Amino acid sequence: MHTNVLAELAATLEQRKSANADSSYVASLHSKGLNKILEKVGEESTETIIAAKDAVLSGDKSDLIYETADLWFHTLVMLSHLDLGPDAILDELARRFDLSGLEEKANRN
Ligand SMILES: N=c1c2ncn([C@@H]3O[C@H](COP(=O)(O)OP(=O)(O)OP(=O)(O)O)[C@@H](O)[C@H]3O)c2ncn1[C@@H]1O[C@H](COP(=O)(O)O)[C@@H](O)[C@H]1O
Repeated sequence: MHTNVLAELAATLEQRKSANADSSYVASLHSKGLNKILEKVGEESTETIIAAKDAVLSGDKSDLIYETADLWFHTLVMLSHLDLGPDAILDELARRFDLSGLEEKANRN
């Protein structure tokens, strides 16, 4: 598993919060604000769904991998914009390890 990739990317994203928007895509997203970042998350979610459907039809999963990477990346930018990192999400997933999905759902407020 490449868990260090997430940590390295999170460190880069943190650094880009104070970078120049003209030389950094991430800095340009931060400068445009949360609504633009959420727009990208929505766009990449849709593209991921379409790529998953296409993968079933074509048997080729390469676009699905590419679009999912775009989606994960933009959700990490969203989290970073709100001063959260991947650790918070990984901690939550780890907390759920011993819970079945149905049990976890029943425990939600
Ligand atoms: N992993 C990524 C990554 N994945 C996708 N993208 C960018 O996300 C965008 C994908 O959205 P689109 O295809 O819709 O692109 P677009 O048409 O340019 O976007 P819009 O103008 O429509 O908003 C592209 O510009 C991709 O280059 C990424 N940009 C950066 N990273 C990582 O973030 C680091 C910092 O990037 P910079 O801030 O650019 O230095 C990089 O070193 C990478 O590790």
